Formats: sequence, structure tokens, C-alpha cells
Amino acid sequence: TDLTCLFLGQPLANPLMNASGVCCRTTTELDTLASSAAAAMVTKSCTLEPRTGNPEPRYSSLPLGSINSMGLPNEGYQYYLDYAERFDHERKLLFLSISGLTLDDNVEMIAAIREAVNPALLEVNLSCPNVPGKPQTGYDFEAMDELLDEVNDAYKRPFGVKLPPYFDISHFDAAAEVLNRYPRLAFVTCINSVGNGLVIDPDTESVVIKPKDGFGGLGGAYVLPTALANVNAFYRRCPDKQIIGCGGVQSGTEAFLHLLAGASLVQIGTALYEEGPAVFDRVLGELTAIMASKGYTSIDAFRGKLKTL
Ligand SMILES: O=C(O)c1[nH]c(=O)[nH]c(=O)c1Cl
Repeated sequence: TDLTCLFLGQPLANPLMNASGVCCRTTTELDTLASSAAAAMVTKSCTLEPRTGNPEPRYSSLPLGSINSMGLPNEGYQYYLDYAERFDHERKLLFLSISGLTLDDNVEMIAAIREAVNPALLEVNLSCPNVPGKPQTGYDFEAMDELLDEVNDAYKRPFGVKLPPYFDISHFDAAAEVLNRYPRLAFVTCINSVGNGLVIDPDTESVVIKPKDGFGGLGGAYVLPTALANVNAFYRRCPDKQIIGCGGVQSGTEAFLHLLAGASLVQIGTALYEEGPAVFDRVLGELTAIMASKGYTSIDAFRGKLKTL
């Protein structure tokens, strides 16, 4: 059973990577990912200046998933640029995620990243739901088009975006129409957390995270059907782009479903946070077993081949 995947023309040993935000803020965490079985990895979304983020507790996990309102804690973009400059890009595909607080911040970071010699792949996060007072760009199609136009001009290499979940067919259509205006926008990562959920503990009768009165982005099993829908919606609407699936991957089964829905790579967030990097070995083993039981000898044999009724 061969788990090899092609991403932007580069062969990868398998389709797995971390979701941005999990196990990827510090060099120690990033080195852990570099040593893991994942074939690719992405840095914590960064801003122009370092940020401590929101007050704690800002993450909580339950049997069905997680809720977070981290508030973009990161070491500032230069830290991740330096990491990418030192990184052995032969060893693993490295993505660098940026999430500027303003359009100008994003342009300034991109200008610096463009000058770097590092071949890290740029992922522009359009979907952080947890910076108080900042509506997310992914839900404002005009702002999204304006930002992508700037990124496309400033950054002459292939890049991608991290999208929030959409829940209306007209929004899939509108978002895809914006994305398809940019040929160098080569990949789309769906989905970011399902924004502003509210987890309440029945015993304490309280919310479980401190920021924003307990409102935060949902991950884990809660979001799997929404993640699969967004992966498949953009897979159908953006035939010239590759889709990275994120959301609800806890075993080989969910990784298989994301690939069936059209994903080229599959990210693991909540389960990585809870289990650590051994989750990649476990999920790879499970995915291999599922493929063998179905007689698939390669991922291309079933990727995107979701059946409808
Ligand atoms: O609060 C965060 O740092 C955060 N949390 C998320 O669930 N998605 C994001 O894109 C970000 Cl930037």
C-alpha cells in the first residue's frame, strides 16, 4: 500500500500534517513535528509582532472535540521565517502560516517572506475567529478579494489560504469565485475551527474557556461533516487548485473520508493536541489498513471519488 501524495508537484511520503496552531508555536514544537511521521507541517499563524494571546484557560477538550480562543499567540513572523531559513526542506514540506491583523501587516510580512530564500509554502489565514473586535476576512468576500489581490501582487510564488467553514451553497459559490480569480493561489485549506461555539459544563454551570465569555472555535468530531462538506465543495468548484482537508480527523477513517471528498493532504489538530505526534503513526497505520481492506494500492485510486446517490 503506497501512501505517496503529490502536492504542487512535490512527492510526499504520506498525506498527513498538523493543523496550524497545534504543536507548532515554538522551535521545540516544530522540531517535534519535523521528527514525526507526518510528511508535512505548518507553523502557528503569525503576526507582525509577537503576541501573548488571550487570557487562559483558552483551550478545552471534551470527548467530542475541542474549543479554543487562543487569540493568535505567536513569536512574531521573523521567528518563523528564521525557522524556515534553517529548515531542511528535503526532509519535510514546511508551510508558513500568516495571519496579519491588518492588510498592511500581511503585505509587510509577505514582502519579507518573498525576499527569503526559504521554499516554505505560504498559507494566508483568512479565518481566525478569536481576535476580539476583528471580524474574520473569510466571511467578508470583498475584503478577501482585496487581500488576495495584494498577496497575489506582492508574492510571486504559489500560495494558499486557510478558509473558515461556510454553511450556505451561495457562500461556497461566492468564495470559490474569488479564489478562482488567482491562478497562483494553488491550494485551499478547509476548514478552520467552527467559530464562536459555546461549551458549557453542566456541573459547574460555567463556560470552560475565559476569553469572550466562553465563545470559541470548535474542532474535533463536532466539525467533521462540516469539514468534509467544505473540502468537497471547493474540490468541485476549484478544479485547478489542491484542497487540504482539516477538521475532525481522529483516525484513519476520517483521513480516508477527507481524501475521498477530494483532499490532497489531511491535517490533524485536536487529536494531535490530545495525543501528541504519535497520532500520525496511528492514523497512518489505520489508513493503510483501510486501503488494504478495500484493495486500494494508492491514494489516487480513490481520492476525490466520492459517490453520490
Ligand atoms: O485563536 C487562535 O489563535 C486561532 N484559533 C483557531 O481556531 N483558528 C485560528 O486560525 C487561530 Cl489564529
